[in-house]
Amino acid sequence: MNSKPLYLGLDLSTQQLKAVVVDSQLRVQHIANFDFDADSTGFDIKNGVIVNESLHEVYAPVALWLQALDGVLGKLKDQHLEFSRIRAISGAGQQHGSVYWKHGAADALRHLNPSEPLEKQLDDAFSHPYSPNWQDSSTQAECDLFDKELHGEEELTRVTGSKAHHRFTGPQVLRFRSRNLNRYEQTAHISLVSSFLASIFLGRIAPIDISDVCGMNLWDLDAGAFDQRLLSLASNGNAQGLEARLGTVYEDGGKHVGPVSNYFVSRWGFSESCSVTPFTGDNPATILSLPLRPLDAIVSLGTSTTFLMSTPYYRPHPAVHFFNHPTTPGLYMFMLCFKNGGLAREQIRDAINHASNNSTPTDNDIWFQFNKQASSTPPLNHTGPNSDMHLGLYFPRPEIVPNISIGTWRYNYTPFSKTLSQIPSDKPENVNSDARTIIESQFLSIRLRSKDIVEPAKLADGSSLPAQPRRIYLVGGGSKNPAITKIAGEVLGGSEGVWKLDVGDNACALGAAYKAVWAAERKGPETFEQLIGARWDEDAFATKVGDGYNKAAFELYEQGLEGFERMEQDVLSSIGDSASE
Ligand SMILES: Nc1ncnc2c1ncn2[C@@H]1O[C@H](COP(=O)(O)OP(=O)(O)O)[C@@H](O)[C@H]1O
Ligand SMILES: O=C(CO)[C@@H](O)[C@H](O)COP(=O)(O)O
Repeated sequence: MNSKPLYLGLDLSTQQLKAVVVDSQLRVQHIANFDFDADSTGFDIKNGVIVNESLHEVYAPVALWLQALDGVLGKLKDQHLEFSRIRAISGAGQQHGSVYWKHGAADALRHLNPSEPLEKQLDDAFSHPYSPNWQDSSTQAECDLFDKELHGEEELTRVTGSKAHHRFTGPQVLRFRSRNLNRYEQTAHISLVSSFLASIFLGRIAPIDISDVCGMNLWDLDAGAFDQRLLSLASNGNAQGLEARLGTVYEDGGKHVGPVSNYFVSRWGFSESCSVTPFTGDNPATILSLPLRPLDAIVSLGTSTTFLMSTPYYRPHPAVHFFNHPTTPGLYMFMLCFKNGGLAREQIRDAINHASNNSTPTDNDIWFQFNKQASSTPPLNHTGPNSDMHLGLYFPRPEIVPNISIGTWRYNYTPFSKTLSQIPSDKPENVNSDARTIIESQFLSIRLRSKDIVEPAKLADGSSLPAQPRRIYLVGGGSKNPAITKIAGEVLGGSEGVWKLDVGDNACALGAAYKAVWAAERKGPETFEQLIGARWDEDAFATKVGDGYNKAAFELYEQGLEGFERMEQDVLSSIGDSASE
């Protein structure tokens, strides 16, 4: 029997639980996933969540994730994974969601019966059966209080790395406590989704991770501690009580938190010495899926769209997020997050399929019409120097930045006269060109909001290119789509091209697995970047899928960007700032 070590990485995201197993040389050995909608039984969910439109609530059943963990481990077993070879585990969770453990839950975790699945046994472990989801937008009143507590969003952003956001855990805890005081009082521990999953493996409550803790609006990044004023606000004056529920946060992202619990040893055959290392947020884990250099960027095209960079500079601004880097003190993760990513593109895809009488396509060709339209429409639907540019905003969910509520807006922008005019939204001929416009819209928003963090690219001959990322790595479900990949490079540039990881949409789970490798095999102060950089095999793990920077396209989109910014302002001033992000 092979005794070489393996490392398990998990990704508990919005729509799936994914698992990736790698060896010490970072080569993928196993991949499995549990799709919440397709594979679960007994939950009234769509796209992994439950939506209460009238209250702007979005939440997920915690028991669903327990069922998913049994399911995904079962799938790995079916692939004949030798669990006993797994030396360390790490994982990632969709960010900001919180899990409320009852008094006595720690006992239940310790005494799990290995002959039974998790879901049934932990039925009574939670004071609240649901976890608020990152798509929730029910906490505007609480966000206002957070901003007020630190005398405005600038100071809250400086301290916590982000202004108050509906989905952030602090405002969510405040709302939970205000509406469910009894349940809050019954709560002994509050986990993030990441530390919840780690707790299951550990058989006791796991600490919250040093990077994921920054998605709460409660953590002071400079001080490396919870901000007592914000804890007090979220708990109605009992900061100490809330801090006890949240637990200690450790700086070392590679810490050995403890061995895997007996349950996993007996039920699945894990080794007793298998180490559980801190589980982080899905975006922090994604930046660990390769040795990311400063000025390289990752665009994650999952349910959300996120733009991620690793940077030594802490430059907080209310339109962006800064988190502690998950492994490397002194580095930060810069993030933009858009709620309207994959599901918004799917709505356009479905409308195009419907219009082309291809309303029940098979899985293989479900994106065919969308891609055909996106690829055959010229950039910005701009057919000549005097013609209009076509722009749009597609928000089936309230957006984060810009802070605009649900709606679809289409505009024409005439670059030479700089005039903007709204197109009536129900024009039927819009439907096909929407494919290109929605992709461009999502990338233009990223380009607009990341312009202060990218720098001009220096070329070997001493000349330089306009400010843009060096390499752009595309990950997440949408990265499989060639039309999206091509337009990403045209809009965003990328002086060293557009790249895709060969692990496809499993980059986040892969990053978690790499974190486990680093945690278990690092020598002394060896950083994640040093260890993974030395083992990373670019030819085997990544493929260049586009040239990136193209002068003509980049300049055309620069013009389009002016119109795009004005369109956002026009929509904002016509509907007012959304009270429900
Ligand atoms: N071929 C494709 N083209 C475009 N989008 C795709 C394709 N395949 C999957 N997706 C998108 O990927 C999304 C899921 O991505 P994933 O990274 O797995 O999300 P999450 O981690 O949020 O669960 C789906 O919402 C779907 O729209
Ligand atoms: O809210 C955020 C980040 O702030 C989202 O990115 C969630 O972390 C969910 O991610 P995906 O399921 O789309 O990967």
